[in-house]
Parts: sequence; C-alpha cells; structure tokens
Amino acid sequence: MPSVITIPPFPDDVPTVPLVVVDYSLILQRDSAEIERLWDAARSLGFWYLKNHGVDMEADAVFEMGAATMQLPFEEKMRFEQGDDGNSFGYKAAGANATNAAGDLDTPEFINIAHDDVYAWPKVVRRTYPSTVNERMESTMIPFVRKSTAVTHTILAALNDKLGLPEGALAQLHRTDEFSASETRCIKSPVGAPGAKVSLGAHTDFGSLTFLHNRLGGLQVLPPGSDTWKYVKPLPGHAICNLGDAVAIFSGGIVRSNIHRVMPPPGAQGQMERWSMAFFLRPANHVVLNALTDQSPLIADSVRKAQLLPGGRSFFTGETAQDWFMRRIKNQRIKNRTGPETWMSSRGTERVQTE
Ligand SMILES: O=C(O)CCC(=O)C(=O)O
Ligand SMILES: [Fe+2]
Repeated sequence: MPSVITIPPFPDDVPTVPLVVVDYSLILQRDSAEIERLWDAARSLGFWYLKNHGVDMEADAVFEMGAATMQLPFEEKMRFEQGDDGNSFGYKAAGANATNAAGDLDTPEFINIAHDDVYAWPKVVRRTYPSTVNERMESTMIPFVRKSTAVTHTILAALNDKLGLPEGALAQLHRTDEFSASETRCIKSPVGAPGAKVSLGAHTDFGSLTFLHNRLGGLQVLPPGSDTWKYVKPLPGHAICNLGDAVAIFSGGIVRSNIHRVMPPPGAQGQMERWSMAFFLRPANHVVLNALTDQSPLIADSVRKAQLLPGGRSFFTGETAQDWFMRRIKNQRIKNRTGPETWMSSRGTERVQTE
C-alpha cells in the first residue's frame, strides 16, 4: 500500500514555493485572522497547505482503493476507460493524453470516480466502475467524499463572504443534488528515467477547488511573474488546496487559478512510483462560467479594471461548466489530436498565464 511504504526525504536543493499554511479547524470556527490568511493565498498564488482537515484516514483508504484498482489486469481496467468524447469518469490509461502542443504523451494512470455516483450509491447514475471501487463505495468512497465535500464547501463559504457575494451564492452553484464533473482521482505515475520529461502537462484546474493529497514531490507551480517552475514540497498531515478556473472566472479574476504540472519526483524520491489523489469540486453542469458581477460590487469592479488593461480580459465565457470541462478533457486526448491546435483548444484560463 502506498501509505505504509517508507518515503525517501524530499531533497533540500531544489527550488520550492513557500505556501501559506491554513488551519482548517480555525476556518471552521470562522476565525477572522485565519480567513484573512486563506484570502491572501487565494488572491496571490491560489495554492495553500491545509492542516487539521480531519480527512487523513479516509484519504489513506482512497489510496488503498487506487492501489487495488491499478493492480487489476490492464484489459480489465480498459473496460472502464473514460473514452475520447470528453468524459473523465472511469479509468485513464498512461499515454492517453498529450502533455503539450507537440503531442508528447503523459505517463500516469488515473481512476476517476464521479461524486454523483458516490452520492447516489448503490444507484449508478453516471457510469460503472471496476469491482475494486464498487467494493469500497460504502467503506471508503462515501466517507471520503462526504467529508471532503464539507471541507471544500466550508472553504468556498469563507471565500464567498470575502468576495462580497450574498450568503450561499457559491454554494448554490455547487449543489450536490445536481450533476457535475466533481470527481475523486487517484493517480499512479511509474518510476521514470532520471531527467525524464513532464508526467502531467501544465494546466490550470478545470473546476473550483482541488483538495490534493500528496506523498511524494513532483507537483510544480509557475508563480505569477516567474519563469521558473517551483516544487510544492509535500508535508505530512498537510493537504494542498488550489483554486480552479471556475471560481477564478466567477470572481472576475480576484482569486487565482494558477498553472501547475507534475514532474517525476525529485532526488531519491525519483526511484519510487508516485501516487497522488485529488478531490475536485466543480460547479453543476448547467452553470454558466461568467463573472458574478451582478451579485458583488467587488467583482464588478475587478472586471471593469481588468477590461481597462492592455489586452483587457473578459470573464464572460458563456460556456457552461459541462461544456468547459468536456472541451478541455476531449482536446487533451491524444486520439483527438490533429496538431498543436488541439492542445490549444484544451486550454482554460492558463491562456493568459505563461506556459
Ligand atoms: O498529482 C499531483 O500532484 C497533481 C495532479 C493534478 O494537478 C491534477 O490531477 O489536476
Ligand atoms: Fe491539476
């Protein structure tokens, strides 16, 4: 199991980004100093560590589900492959996605489980999964997804207030009783050759909030204004949170969906398989990704200012969350590639960040 393997230390001679540590137990108590810390992180890099979130045991169980799933015969996993039409639920084989405009292939395998299927279990509402997932729906997936939904909604509520939105405005766009692309992903990356290329290509996240559980290094961010990728060092007992495109657009650019990628783990960690796992909170499928200017003067002001800048940005995509997500997934698939333009069609808000 990934969680009981001894992990070599993260090297101390690689560039890392110092992330703010947010204490979830204080956010839950609506501690204003802690909410301010979260607010600063959300607006500057859009990434932060989260401690005292209380989901570690459940996260370990999801890693165990991922390990059991990846051990299934390849043909069995391929019975649940996500396909090329823009759906991400199910299995994604290594090499199914491009990592850049040149069409270089990704190396990780994923198992993606739709939250809609977890909420509705034992009813199947989006798709079916391998037996290793079904057997753990009650023991593992339901507790993990319930707790992670609560954590991510609590963070969203704190951001909602700071954005000057009416109470519950963001929650209303992320209702758990409406279908969405929200999912839990367990990722296995094989041991790479030293100096191996990018494992998961540079991207911004497609939805609103990612709650990421990392054991090994490899995740990198490109901080605003920098041309050097920096590692995010995994810290025991700390999850990593980052904001995605949807909430950056809703906020009119006040909060940031920062570009990131995954490289083979650095130093001695490079000798190991890399496992990671993420809970992705995304808006309901029908929600249109536009800035919420009519609900917050702060957001209206931010959009006005952004549009006055040279090359002024629009925060009105007119695309639904479902179309935005499916376009991005579909155009990453190597089978759909016609040329560099396919990669460009897979892009979200990273279009305005350096790649
Ligand atoms: O594996 C990681 O550390 C990050 C994965 C990621 O960025 C993603 O799946 O969107
Ligand atoms: Fe990501």
